[in-house]
Amino acid sequence: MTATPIRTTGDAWRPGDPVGDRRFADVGEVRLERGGTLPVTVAYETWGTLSPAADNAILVEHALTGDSHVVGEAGPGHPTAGWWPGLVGPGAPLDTDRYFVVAANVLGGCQGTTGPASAASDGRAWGSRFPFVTIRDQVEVEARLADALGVDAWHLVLGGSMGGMRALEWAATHPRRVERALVLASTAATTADQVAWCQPQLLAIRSDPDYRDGDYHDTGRAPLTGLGIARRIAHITYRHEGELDQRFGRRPRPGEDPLGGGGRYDVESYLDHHAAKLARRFDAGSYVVLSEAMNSHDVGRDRGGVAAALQAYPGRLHVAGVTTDRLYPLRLSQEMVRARPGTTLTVIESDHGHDGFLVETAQVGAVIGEVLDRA
Ligand SMILES: N[C@@H](CCO)C(=O)O
Repeated sequence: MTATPIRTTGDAWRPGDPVGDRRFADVGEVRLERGGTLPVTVAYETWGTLSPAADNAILVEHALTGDSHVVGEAGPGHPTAGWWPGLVGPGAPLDTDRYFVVAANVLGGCQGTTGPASAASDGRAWGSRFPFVTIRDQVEVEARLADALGVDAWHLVLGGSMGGMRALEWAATHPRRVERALVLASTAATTADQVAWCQPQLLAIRSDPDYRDGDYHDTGRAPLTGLGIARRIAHITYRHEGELDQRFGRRPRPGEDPLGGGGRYDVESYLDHHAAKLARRFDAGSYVVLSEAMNSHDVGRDRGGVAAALQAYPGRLHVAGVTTDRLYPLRLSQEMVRARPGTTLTVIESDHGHDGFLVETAQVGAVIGEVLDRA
């Protein structure tokens, strides 16, 4: 039997370490939606040049385990290469000859922006002391970053999944600062199904004895088993069942016998691979904080409901859903169109499920072009 590769000691990089070619902005003490305040540092990257009129800025919002590194090689501070290859650069859909493109690691993240693995004022990791944050808090932090960069209004705010939640919240919270918003594979409010899929993921992390109620960062051990199980559950929801069946079928992992021999099916090996890969690059505490922030998402909260919140936005709203997305099904994008007349929709054709917004870069590039061309 082959041991499941889910534990790793990681490498020299530690979640929260402010290293690499990113820049950092101290945006001060942020008042949080659910109470309390938090001093926040934001890690961000930029591409292109801000015009003298500051009217060409675009904000790219990453998803759950992404970061500010939208494009580019892996390196110090960037455990993975860019997550939207080819979409930012000279002549690219987000054309840096025209636009000033900004991406920041989200509040609660682990790639340089303040999160549970970051050091609090006493030098110890925040851990369990890290407060509950919402998508709105994340947007508040980004608004302060925009102020620091001299960006009064974004030409475009765009993102997929959790990034789409922030794009939508930007439009609802700061309607005059968002000329157009592009929301991919996302939702106006997190659904019961999404909260339900999240629950066993958080239980897996919290049940790992190494989690220690969130206070593990200074122990030299991390709840990598729990994080790996969470990623396995999540990754299944990120891909389409037909895709998994077509790619892996009932094939055993080469050299292994799953029919009583203790071995794995190939699809299990695939999940093990993604679990180990995430455990090498992501902090479990951030996974918990960000998952709870996603669960909190409801653009209609305290705004009279989703339709009222969306209709109050005067700018251009474009949504895109993926045909095979079973986690953020296409109907959720269609519901936003129904809730706010004038909202436009693109259907992304893909076999890859929710991850279609990451994989189908040509189609995503075309949508971006459409939204920008109609400027
Ligand atoms: N694969 C993406 C999906 C979340 O939408 C991530 O890890 O962030």
